[in-house]
Amino acid sequence: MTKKIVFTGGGSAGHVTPNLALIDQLKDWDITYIGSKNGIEKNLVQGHGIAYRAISSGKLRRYFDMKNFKDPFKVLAGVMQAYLILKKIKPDVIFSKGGFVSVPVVIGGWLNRIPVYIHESDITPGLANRIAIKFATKLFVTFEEAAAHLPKDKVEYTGAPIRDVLLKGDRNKGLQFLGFHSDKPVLLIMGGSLGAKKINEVVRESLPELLKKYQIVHLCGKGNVDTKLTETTGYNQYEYVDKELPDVMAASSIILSRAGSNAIFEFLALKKPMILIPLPLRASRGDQILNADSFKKKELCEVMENDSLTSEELQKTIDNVYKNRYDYIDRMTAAQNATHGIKNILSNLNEI
Ligand SMILES: CC(=O)N[C@H]1[C@@H](OP(=O)(O)OP(=O)(O)OC[C@H]2O[C@@H](n3ccc(=O)[nH]c3=O)[C@H](O)[C@@H]2O)O[C@H](CO)[C@@H](O)[C@@H]1O
Repeated sequence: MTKKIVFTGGGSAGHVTPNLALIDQLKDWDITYIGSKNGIEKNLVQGHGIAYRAISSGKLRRYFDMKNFKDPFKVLAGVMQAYLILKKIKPDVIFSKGGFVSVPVVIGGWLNRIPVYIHESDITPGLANRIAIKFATKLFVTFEEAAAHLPKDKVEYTGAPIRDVLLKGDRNKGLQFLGFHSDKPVLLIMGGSLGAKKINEVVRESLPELLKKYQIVHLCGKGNVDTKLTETTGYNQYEYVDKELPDVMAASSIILSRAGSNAIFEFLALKKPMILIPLPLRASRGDQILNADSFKKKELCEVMENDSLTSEELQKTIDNVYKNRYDYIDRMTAAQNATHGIKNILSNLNEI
């Protein structure tokens, strides 16, 4: 009989792309995705040939906001909707990648006595996954260090689930898409799936110098394209690149990025020398700082601090990493085990 699985996760791309990595491998399964009505997951799931069911979802905030009074009701409504959807589908397993929308699905699954598998990409779990852990059967983690923060009887270290399509990019197609040539290195700047204001500012301030040595593709996040710079030769800005990302990554020689877990493991899998600027503590729970530290300890990246970032330091660091790129590539080649999440998670799913 065809096995059934329900995926959930959303809010930012990092809570969706690992699901897509698995979905593309589960050819014989009956797959449904439960996400929010308007979240990024809805767009990203399209084109993967699976059913999408939307539920009501509320944000779980740790700070005061008037919406805090309304959102618990939205979450409760979401639990009810998810419960009924799951009761009808009767999946063999639920796979949750976290983000606010996943909480009602995980609870709805638990109420239906359906096994719930969770994947955590960061070293410490986010708020949604911290709630979900209590209802979960198994917890998979990207970072080996993450296991220490999670219940021993549930946790399994799998490594990062990387989308197969990302590993199959074509450098020439990437250069063609970008309108770049092959005799100057391409610097890819990725500010996390939602962009990064400070990085965008300092990069733009540094453009005249950087463009002497690099062609630059800047994934700057929604609403962050600087229209004054659209005519600049050798500098391409995009809010978000989806289908072309594998080719764009293949065309890139060096990457400057936030330290979102999925992104940095993708760079590792593709052996791209990287400079990471983690999201600072005041704007997050500090997960990216831990992610970047872990890579830095293994000499897989260079790390710069967001708040003290200057144009001069940025240029110096980029040049230095580019100069030493083959050393980084050697170390990344030796660390590929950490990118084998798909294989390890699939072997768990196949046991069901
Ligand atoms: C602000 C915030 O809370 N960020 C968190 C969020 O990051 P965020 O959602 O940015 O997630 P990641 O950096 O982990 O992953 C981003 C994903 O989007 C893809 N991508 C990105 C840009 C683009 O133009 N096209 C594209 O396809 C990347 O290839 C990657 O697969 O989830 C991560 C994983 O839990 C955390 O580590 C981050 O701290």
